[in-house]
Amino acid sequence: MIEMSTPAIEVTDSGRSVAIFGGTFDPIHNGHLRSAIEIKEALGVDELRLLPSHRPPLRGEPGAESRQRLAMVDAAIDGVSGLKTDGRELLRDGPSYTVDTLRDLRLELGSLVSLTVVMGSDAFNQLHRWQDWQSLFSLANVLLLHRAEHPLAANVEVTEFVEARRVVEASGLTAKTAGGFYELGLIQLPISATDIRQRLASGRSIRYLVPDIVADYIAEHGLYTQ
Ligand SMILES: Nc1ncnc2c1ncn2[C@@H]1O[C@H](COP(=O)(O)OP(=O)(O)OP(=O)(O)O)[C@@H](O)[C@H]1O
Ligand SMILES: O=C(O)c1ccc[n+]([C@@H]2O[C@H](COP(=O)([O-])O)[C@@H](O)[C@H]2O)c1
Repeated sequence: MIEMSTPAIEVTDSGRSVAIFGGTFDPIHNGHLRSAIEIKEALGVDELRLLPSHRPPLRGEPGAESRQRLAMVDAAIDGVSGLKTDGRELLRDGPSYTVDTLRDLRLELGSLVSLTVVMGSDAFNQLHRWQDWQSLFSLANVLLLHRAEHPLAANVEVTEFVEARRVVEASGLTAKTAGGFYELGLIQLPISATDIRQRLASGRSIRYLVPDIVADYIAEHGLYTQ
């Protein structure tokens, strides 16, 4: 039997490409949103879906309820071409494992659509702790987004695994249905949800860190005040 070091990669023939950008989005901010636009343009995907995590597996309970985080994402991208919200993780109980989400997405999209999961370097550094992480690559491509404030420090097994799947250009990812890996360097806005929650808890303004409609939602619902 022939052993293969890289998985067999199908070349997409549907022409359709979708990327998902999952997060706790507690709350969504301009760092996420600006990156979402740039990712969409760099990959040339038909749509980029922002996917709020219902029960983030590797962190504590979010400050806002899932439906509130979803509502803020919805409001933030309303009318923006090519960006969509995907609320499917709110329909599942238990930890929101990405591998389950990808299986579900494959049921919706079929096997011929190019599907890419986007993750920042903070998330990537923890990839070895994700549920069944190797299977992510048989279901989707992975796009790593460098974040200046989170230098790359991935586990050795993960590093070797992705090295064997690396493509040289962003467009190389969307040419594949799954199994590819690409690193994207973006100029990012140094904004984090943690900082936003801290500002709100100490009564400071978050204006211009989030879209006005998100700031208004947070104020109306009295979120993150303690
Ligand atoms: N400023 C930013 N620019 C680009 N990507 C970001 C930025 N902030 C977070 N991300 C990425 O967005 C995804 C979701 O992040 P998340 O919802 O945890 O936001 P966060 O701001 O990092 O939140 P927290 O401070 O609560 O950890 C992750 O892949 C993360 O790396
Ligand atoms: O599948 C997993 O085991 C897993 C573990 C940690 C994080 N994730 C996903 O990674 C995304 C970013 O998570 P977070 O906690 O950085 O907001 C979000 O979509 C999570 O559901 C997924």
